[in-house]
Amino acid sequence: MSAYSCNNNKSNGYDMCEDTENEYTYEKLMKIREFLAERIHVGIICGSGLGSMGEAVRNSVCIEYKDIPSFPISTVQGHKGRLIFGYVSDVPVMCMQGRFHYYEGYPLSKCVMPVRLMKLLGVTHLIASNAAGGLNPSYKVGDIMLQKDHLNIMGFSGNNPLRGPNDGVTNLVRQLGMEDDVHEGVYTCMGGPNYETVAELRALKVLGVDAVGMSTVHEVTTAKHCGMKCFAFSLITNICSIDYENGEEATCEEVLDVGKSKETILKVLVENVVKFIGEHSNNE
Ligand SMILES: O=P(O)(O)O[C@H]1O[C@H](CO)[C@@H](O)[C@H]1O
Ligand code: HPA
Repeated sequence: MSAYSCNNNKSNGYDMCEDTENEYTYEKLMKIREFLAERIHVGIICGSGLGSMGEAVRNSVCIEYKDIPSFPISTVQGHKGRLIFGYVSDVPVMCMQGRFHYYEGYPLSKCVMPVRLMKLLGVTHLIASNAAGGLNPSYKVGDIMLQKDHLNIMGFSGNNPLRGPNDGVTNLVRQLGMEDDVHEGVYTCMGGPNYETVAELRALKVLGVDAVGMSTVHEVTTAKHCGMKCFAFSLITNICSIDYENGEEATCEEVLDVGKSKETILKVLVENVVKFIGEHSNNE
């Protein structure tokens, strides 16, 4: 029995009387980590120019990537480079305002490190977004494509693509009256940083790609590997032309402008998807 007085308050499971050593063992720390990890539920990754989705986070605490030990920094336009912790629709979230791209010089293992971190911090559901060029002729600039699948071109040597539609979210889109501007399609990630040539776009079309970007595939692959549920979508910021005579290459400015013009609807979408996850996940 310890010599110090005991208030017998075990309401948080901590029993001062039994804790005679005042030592924080690895096991004890892991228990604390597990407890805290249960408090963060949804991870959100904002794509290029889509950082305003972070404004959907309430009671937020922001941490700059540059202030986090060993964290990479965002080097491209339209990525603020900070983590936001807080609540969306009363669901605890962590949101990346800025992701890491392979073309920035980071290996894929570094690009996906934050997804692993999310897993360690308790995230069970990932919402990954990106700006992408539309290849499907029925897509317009400003449309949203829900990623029903992806083509892991960079991983042709072995990674499995994500499969399967998410009926629940498809219904949600209908409830929000967004179905005219929302599609389900196949996304692929090119290495970048340059946009695709006409010949490459023609090849991607033959392969069944509906929208092309430079991210997300490896994040979703990692999240699935960690056992998270994923919802990924693309904002179509430009139409990819496969016509040598009339086509124009996308510019970074138009990509960011379209993201800005869709700020409100993207915030509504992310709020409702997080709410949906909160209501349907039984606190997994
Ligand atoms: O995928 P996110 O981060 O949205 O960025 C997309 O937009 C940039 C091109 O303008 C590329 O980095 C492409 O991947
Ligand atoms: O057309 C595109 N290609 C690749 N990445 C992109 N990100 C936005 N638009 C595009």
